[in-house]
Amino acid sequence: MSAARKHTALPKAQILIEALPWLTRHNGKVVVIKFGGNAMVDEALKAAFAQDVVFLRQAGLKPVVVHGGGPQIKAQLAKEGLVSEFKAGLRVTTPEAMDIVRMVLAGQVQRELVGLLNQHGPLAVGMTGEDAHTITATQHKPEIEGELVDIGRVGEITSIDTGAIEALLADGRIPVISSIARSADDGHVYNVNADTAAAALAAALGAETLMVLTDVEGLYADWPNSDEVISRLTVSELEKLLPELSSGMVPKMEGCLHAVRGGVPTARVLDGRVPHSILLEIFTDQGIGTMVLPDPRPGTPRPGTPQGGAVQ
Ligand SMILES: Nc1ncnc2c1ncn2[C@@H]1O[C@H](COP(=O)(O)OP(=O)(O)O)[C@@H](O)[C@H]1O
Ligand SMILES: CC(=O)N[C@@H](CCC(=O)OP(=O)(O)O)C(=O)O
Repeated sequence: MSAARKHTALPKAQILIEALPWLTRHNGKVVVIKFGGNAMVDEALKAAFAQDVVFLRQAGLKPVVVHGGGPQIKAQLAKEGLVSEFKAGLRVTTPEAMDIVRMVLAGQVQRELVGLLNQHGPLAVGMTGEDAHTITATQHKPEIEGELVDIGRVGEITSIDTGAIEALLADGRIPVISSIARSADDGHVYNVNADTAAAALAAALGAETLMVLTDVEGLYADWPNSDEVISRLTVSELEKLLPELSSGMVPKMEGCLHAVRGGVPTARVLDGRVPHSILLEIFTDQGIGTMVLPDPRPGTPRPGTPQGGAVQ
């Protein structure tokens, strides 16, 4: 009887052992996870996301969550009779819309994530980029057809102060950050794309990896014509591809590029619709999604694979 029980438990031991090289590699490292608004609409997925983040924390990593909330902002604006308009992939944010963006991100979406994480213990602390000068920005005016366009209270990040996040991490907490920035010059607050904020924070924190969860499998090679996912690409390959990308993928891939250029060893876009996609990515040799890596230096092996692990 006990021999049979041992036998049925063996695959579980195998799974745990497979995680060992990854656990060793990531121990004590900061991992920035961006949870996209579109991956956040399913209750079961949100609960699984919270489990994964807490698992990382209990396994010795230091997760930092940056969240979006595009669909939730859109719904609230509609309730208030305001339309959502995007230019250059960014929400045109009037002062009234900014109040709603701030209320939805910091007062609803962030609170919900903090609540889900804290079902597992006194771990998560919510904050916005305004707190302790974490994210400072100036007004961003994108260039559209050769002209700088005013899209309101949309921020371009000018500096990051990681002090508050690092203090929370040192205290064993999980920071949950809304992508709102304070202004250095005019006293306003700014709406920042959450992918952009996550990438800037990953670079400033010297993160081990940036994981951007979304509602597609990864970066499609020929979207929307084919569902072939690019599993790995280097910074140079991504630079060439960027002008061809559209809509929501632009800030994600620009963010991955910024993070890896800024010294983050890997940045990934993952399918947030797959339950426990974070665990699959971090602790198994069956990584999913798209991974951006630095250009290989001649004669050096590609990063991304711990000793003893298979190539992702
Ligand atoms: N090359 C591409 N590969 C994958 N998705 C793409 C691509 N180009 C554009 N997209 C679009 O980008 C979307 C993801 O961005 P977005 O809607 O902003 O997600 P999130 O709310 O997670 O930030 C996908 O659902 C898809 O419609
Ligand atoms: C300037 C700008 O566009 N900000 C975004 C911030 C939220 C976000 O990025 O949410 P997702 O990650 O769910 O898209 C917005 O207002 O929708």
